[in-house]
Amino acid sequence: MTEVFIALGANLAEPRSQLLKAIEALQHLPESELLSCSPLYSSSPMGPQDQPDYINAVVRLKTSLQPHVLLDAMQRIELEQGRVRKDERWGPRTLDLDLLLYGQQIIQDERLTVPHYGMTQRAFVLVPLFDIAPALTLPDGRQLAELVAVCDRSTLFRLSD
Ligand SMILES: CC1(C)Nc2nc(N)[nH]c(=O)c2N=C1O
Repeated sequence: MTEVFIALGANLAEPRSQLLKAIEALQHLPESELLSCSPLYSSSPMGPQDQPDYINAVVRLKTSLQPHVLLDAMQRIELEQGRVRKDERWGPRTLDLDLLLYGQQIIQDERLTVPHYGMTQRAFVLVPLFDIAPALTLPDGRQLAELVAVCDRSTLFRLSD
């Protein structure tokens, strides 16, 4: 089994319930066990500002699904919750599931980049990740605590415990 971290984000169609529904779906993934879930956060959009605020969270899973099988399952959950992949880069979305970390593996292919390419610059990922894995070391050796200490969390508001 491998410990993985998945970031959730939504800003359309009742984002909070989108996230709660996605967390429920992740709890029922085969060969997997949901170990913990961060609080939910509200955050102003990174990128184009003409879209609603996001709700974000991070979950920790233990799984024996291989990376691309896990990715397929995550994309199926997105589609089942109505995600329509528009060509607008960084546009609003009903649900986004991003595979942040797959153990300490580094994966780079046409479908998958792990660790997630933007995670170290995104407070809406770093802060909830730190809530559930404060002692985490990234595959490149950086300490999550050091990244969180310098990130700008001014646009992040904790919604739940
Ligand atoms: C459009 C972009 C980059 N901005 C975001 N901004 C925030 N605050 N949260 C997100 O989950 C998010 N996701 C995205 O994909």
